[in-house]
Amino acid sequence: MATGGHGTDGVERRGLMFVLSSPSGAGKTTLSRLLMERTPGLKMSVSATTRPMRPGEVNGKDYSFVDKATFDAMAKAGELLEWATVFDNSYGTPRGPVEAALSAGQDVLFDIDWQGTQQLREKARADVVSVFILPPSAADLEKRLHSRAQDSDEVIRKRMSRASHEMSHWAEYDYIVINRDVDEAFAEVQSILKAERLKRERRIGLVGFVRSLQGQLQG
Ligand SMILES: Nc1nc2c(ncn2[C@@H]2O[C@H](COP(=O)(O)OP(=O)(O)O)[C@@H](O)[C@H]2O)c(=O)[nH]1
Ligand SMILES: Nc1ncnc2c1ncn2[C@@H]1O[C@H](COP(=O)(O)OP(=O)(O)O)[C@@H](O)[C@H]1O
Repeated sequence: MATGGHGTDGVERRGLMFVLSSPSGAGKTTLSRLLMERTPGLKMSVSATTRPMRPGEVNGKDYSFVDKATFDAMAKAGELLEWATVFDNSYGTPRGPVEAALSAGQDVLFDIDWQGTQQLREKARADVVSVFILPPSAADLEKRLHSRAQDSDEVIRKRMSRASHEMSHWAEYDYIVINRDVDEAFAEVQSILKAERLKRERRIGLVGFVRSLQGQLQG
């Protein structure tokens, strides 16, 4: 799916799709925000959702908040790259911004669940790098859901009871990061992205680069 753009070292490279998934509350929003603040060449995919906005969330930045009719129309028109139902709400990835970023040689960051990750893999296996974030313990997970203080007790109970099901998909992911200390988990996620950016298969400009080096050596 991705075409080409230039890596930070000037060699042309295919953009990649960097996916973070986790049970709710394990820390993927926190890690995504840090990645976006500190990583050049990375664009966040802003999902469309029918779930109500949480305090502090910004429409168009955290999510595009839409009603069910709008969401269904987007899906029907082929405007969503993938979509799924999570906690009784619809979530989906708008196709246009992702394709534009990849063609411009940017990498795209996705905060999506296992269902969406499976759909992306089916569409663009070679371009998807997936990371599953685990909490250090169930008690920490519950504490984090409460400390976020943005969901009702009933919603938190629902999210806790779904966590085990979400987690059962961990083995489908390329990398697993345990989010004990946020700085350490962030450093691990950042290392994964750095290494994946250097993968030979993605660096389509290498043939020309090496040829030119050889030319210089022979000349
Ligand atoms: N498949 C899919 N899942 C999404 C998308 N956007 C968000 N999600 C997932 O939906 C779930 C619920 O997200 P949210 O309501 O923001 O709660 P959070 O898990 O506490 O961040 C999380 O697992 C997200 O990764 C999307 O566009 N597609
Ligand atoms: N390593 C960590 N240690 C303690 N609290 C954390 C850690 N990572 C995230 N949190 C906190 O846990 C809560 C849930 O994190 P969040 O990133 O919103 O999770 P998710 O997006 O996976 O639902 C937030 O209040 C966040 O500040």
